[in-house]
Amino acid sequence: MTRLIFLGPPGAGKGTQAKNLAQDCDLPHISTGEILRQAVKDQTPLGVKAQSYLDKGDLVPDKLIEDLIEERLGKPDAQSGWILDGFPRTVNQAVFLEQLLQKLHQQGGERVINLEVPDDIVISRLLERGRNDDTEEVIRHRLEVYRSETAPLIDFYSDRNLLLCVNGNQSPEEVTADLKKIVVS
Ligand SMILES: Nc1ncnc2c1ncn2[C@@H]1O[C@H](COP(=O)(O)OP(=O)(O)OP(=O)(O)O)[C@@H](O)[C@H]1O
Ligand SMILES: Nc1ncnc2c1ncn2[C@@H]1O[C@H](COP(=O)(O)O)[C@@H](O)[C@H]1O
Repeated sequence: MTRLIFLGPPGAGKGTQAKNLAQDCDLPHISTGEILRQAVKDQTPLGVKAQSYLDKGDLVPDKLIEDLIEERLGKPDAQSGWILDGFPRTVNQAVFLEQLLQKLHQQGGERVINLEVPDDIVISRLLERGRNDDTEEVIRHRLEVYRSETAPLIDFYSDRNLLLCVNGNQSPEEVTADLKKIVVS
């Protein structure tokens, strides 16, 4: 059973790698950022609530994202594994996920991949990507939020012996090759 969680700063390549791996392994790629961006585009009640957070590069409130994840991991296609990209993003969310996986009888076997990329590289990648939230000001704020809210998850998962670090500062193909070695091991 493959259950992977991608960690790493904005622009580390989580989405790029998670999408490829999900296709190759025939698993759902669950990106909370993509779900939220679609909700904003469709102006659903979730999207209306989330929009100002995404625009500023702030995290949406835990409860909003936890409800979304609970619904998504309960769907039939998530019962034989999944790849999470962008969740969890806070220690509270990680604790919620542990409890949710027990409730859904999906606990055990998950692995957490920390994609390591230096700040100057992620900033230049994101400026080039050019998403709405990829302005220099918002990128710098997202990096601060990453450091204060999300980076503590490295210790959280390391303490649980679930963490695997991968050098994300290589070509996409080289990162994929390193990831595949982990997934088949
Ligand atoms: N190994 C790589 N080398 C160079 N560019 C890359 C690499 N991986 C991804 N990119 C590019 O960097 C940008 C950011 O990648 P991606 O969207 O996958 O990052 P992310 O970690 O999901 O970011 P975010 O958390 O902001 O959504 C994209 O334009 C992508 O094409
Ligand atoms: N897990 C999350 N918690 C809070 N906010 C989140 C979460 N995942 C995504 N968001 C919001 O969406 C944007 C974009 O996310 P990406 O993963 O970078 O695509 C992020 O800045 C948060 O506002």
